[in-house]
Amino acid sequence: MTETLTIRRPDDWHVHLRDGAMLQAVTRHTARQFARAIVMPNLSPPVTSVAAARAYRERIVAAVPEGMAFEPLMTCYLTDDTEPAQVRRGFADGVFTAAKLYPAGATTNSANGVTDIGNIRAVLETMAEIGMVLCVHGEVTDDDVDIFDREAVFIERVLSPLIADLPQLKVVFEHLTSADGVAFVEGAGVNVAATITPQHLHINRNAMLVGGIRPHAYCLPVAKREAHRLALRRAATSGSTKFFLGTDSAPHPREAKESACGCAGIFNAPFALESYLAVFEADDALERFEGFASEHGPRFYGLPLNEGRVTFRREPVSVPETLDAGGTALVPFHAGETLGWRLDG
Ligand SMILES: NC(=O)N[C@@H](CC(=O)O)C(=O)O
Ligand SMILES: [Zn+2]
Ligand SMILES: [Zn+2]
Repeated sequence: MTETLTIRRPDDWHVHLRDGAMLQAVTRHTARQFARAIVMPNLSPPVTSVAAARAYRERIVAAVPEGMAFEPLMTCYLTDDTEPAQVRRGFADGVFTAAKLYPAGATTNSANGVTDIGNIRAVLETMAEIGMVLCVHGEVTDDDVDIFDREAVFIERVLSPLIADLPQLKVVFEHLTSADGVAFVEGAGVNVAATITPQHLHINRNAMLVGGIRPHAYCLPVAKREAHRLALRRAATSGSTKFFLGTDSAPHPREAKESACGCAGIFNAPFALESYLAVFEADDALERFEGFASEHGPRFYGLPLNEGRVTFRREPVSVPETLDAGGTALVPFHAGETLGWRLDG
């Protein structure tokens, strides 16, 4: 049995670091595990300009503990009014790595998102021209669409037509949750890839609803039936370069989750790699972990692979019930469980 595993240092291609006290509390967890991360722009107010992204990047860098090397990769929050010139300039100046499409109302702080994809046609054309990645929260928000179907319907109504219309555009279908999504990405051309979170590899919707309602298993897109989880596991562990790591770590204070109207988001940053590793080990795919965690993402984004290495040891790691986040408590993914690999350092 393998006792240690050494891989190229991974990156996180989708994370929420928040701002203020929460940023101070959570950044260390992501920086401990990852060399770089694509940082989501859904602050309040959202990061819609080059100046705001530059300032946010500085706040993140200032929150990285001494001695840790971590590079935040910034994203531009698209609205109905985003100017193509703003996106072009931010990309050219090395401030924006990608832009993010939130359908208005789809998730946390998406009220300023895009109400109709037709409204950002000129921005998307510019992005296709300059080779900038579009990150997509792929759910429709129509009242008549069941929440468990919102990803599949998004493919049909928005993503398929978009890709047919702009085949040059590089698209990351983020936090994939369904077999429909897996099939779509596999069948699409080289410009379409997807991130997969640890939670969608570990849990199905029962985790949220059996034996009581469990707000810490609630995130968006919502976890689906077991068949979908299995499709995601097959995709992640397949070795296909179209699928890569994106934690979607999304911290909310405990009381905001344990509420009559709880926030969507799972805080998985502290043990994200250990969590993914449990999946790859169980599915007999340890040799494909490095591709998923450290190679497919940078290759898709056209960025260099990291030079450093990280080592995991086969040792039990206890995940605490809660973590302190500057006065408020966060309940991490796998709270109270024991994972089987320990990340050195
Ligand atoms: N994933 C989530 O459930 N929540 C994210 C938003 C998002 O990624 O959709 C958040 O910012 O809290
Ligand atoms: Zn999202
Ligand atoms: Zn997210």
